[in-house]
Amino acid sequence: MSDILSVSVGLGARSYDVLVGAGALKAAQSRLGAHFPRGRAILVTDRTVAGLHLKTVSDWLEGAGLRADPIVLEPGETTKSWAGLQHLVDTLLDRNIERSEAVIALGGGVIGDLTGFAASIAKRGVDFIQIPTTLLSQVDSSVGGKTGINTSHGKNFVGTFHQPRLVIADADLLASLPLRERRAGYAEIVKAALIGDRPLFDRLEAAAETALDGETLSEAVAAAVAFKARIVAEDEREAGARALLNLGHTFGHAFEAEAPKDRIRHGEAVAAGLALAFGFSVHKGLCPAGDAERVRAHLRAAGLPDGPQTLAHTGWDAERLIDRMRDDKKNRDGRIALVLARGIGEAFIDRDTDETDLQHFLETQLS
Ligand SMILES: NC(=O)c1ccc[n+]([C@@H]2O[C@H](COP(=O)([O-])OP(=O)(O)OC[C@H]3O[C@@H](n4cnc5c(N)ncnc54)[C@H](O)[C@@H]3O)[C@@H](O)[C@H]2O)c1
Ligand SMILES: O=C(O)C(=O)C[C@@H](O)[C@H](O)[C@H](O)COP(=O)(O)O
Ligand SMILES: [Zn+2]
Repeated sequence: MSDILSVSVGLGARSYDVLVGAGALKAAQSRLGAHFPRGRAILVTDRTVAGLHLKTVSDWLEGAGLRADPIVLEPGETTKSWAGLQHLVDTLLDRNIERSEAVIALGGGVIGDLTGFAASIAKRGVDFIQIPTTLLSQVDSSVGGKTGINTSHGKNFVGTFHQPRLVIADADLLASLPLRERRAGYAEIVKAALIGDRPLFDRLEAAAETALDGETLSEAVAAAVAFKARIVAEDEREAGARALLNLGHTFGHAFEAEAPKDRIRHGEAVAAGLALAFGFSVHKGLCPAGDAERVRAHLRAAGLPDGPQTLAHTGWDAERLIDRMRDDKKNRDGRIALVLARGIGEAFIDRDTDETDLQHFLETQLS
């Protein structure tokens, strides 16, 4: 029990805890009752996670006097879509969900984003609880209340801000996670360090590939969750500081939108985007070249892409990528906004993007 860290996301009456660490599920058991007055817990998950963890979670609910009522969806980004949303909302209504009861999202970022969105609109809004099962969802997507789906226009183009009531990030659930997914989640930890925690980056760099598990990973997960919780509490709806959490994402989302569905993982696209954000910062004379080289070297050491050429898809077109970036949610007055860095741990929002310069830079990185 003592290994569980409780991080509070301070949002006044909507504040909630993120319980992090091995055994978090057990620690949270006594907190469930109030969220499920009808004695049943509607639980949304995907087929892969259901096969691995549904029994454990159902038994855990039973231990709290609750009956699991699962909705099992197909894994993958295709589920995070208009069709996936409609199916989920209709299913919640078929199960006669009441405003008094919460919905559980058991899975990675796809299940969390979709379930949070469905919860925010079904019967004009019901509560939800996140039980993230990927490293990425434990350190990033389950915290902060960004929900949404992808459309043909791009990643997360439709969604809401709807905070969970509780996040239970149990490290034991990660034991079944494939290495590729573990690495993809690690990219968001590196991102947090690069935005504003240089000492964390130093520690990750010193641990090299062992940063992906054991004590170093547990500490990094705790640091990344606390970092995100602080930014969300300061700027829930991304009027300012929260946009920093998009470091690497303007490029990353463009890669995801351009690649065949599910060819590259979100975290891999972000990793390539981090390398580009630092590369472009150097190109603009804002950041020491040595810092950008350290970033790329660490991404390689972690088995992550260190630029577009090492993503699991090729044939990128700079003009199409720029077109995607023109649609980015951070843009204002028709200008591309990028999160750049003055160095490791010193990210900032740059609204001064010269598109021709950006296109030339991208062309050098894609060839
Ligand atoms: N809302 C946010 O703040 C936020 C932040 C970051 C990312 N995201 C979104 O999250 C999504 C990516 O999330 P993700 O990387 O978790 O992907 P994901 O949800 O697709 O999960 C990745 C794969 O791992 C499988 N899986 C999940 N848990 C497992 C486990 N414990 N053991 C074995 N397999 C398991 C899933 O079935 C899936 O096939 C993207 O859509 C991204 O846009 C949202
Ligand atoms: O929570 C945030 O804010 C983030 O930007 C976290 C990102 O890692 C995440 O991928 C998020 O979904 C991106 O949001 P978007 O608004 O750029 O779609
Ligand atoms: Zn992300």
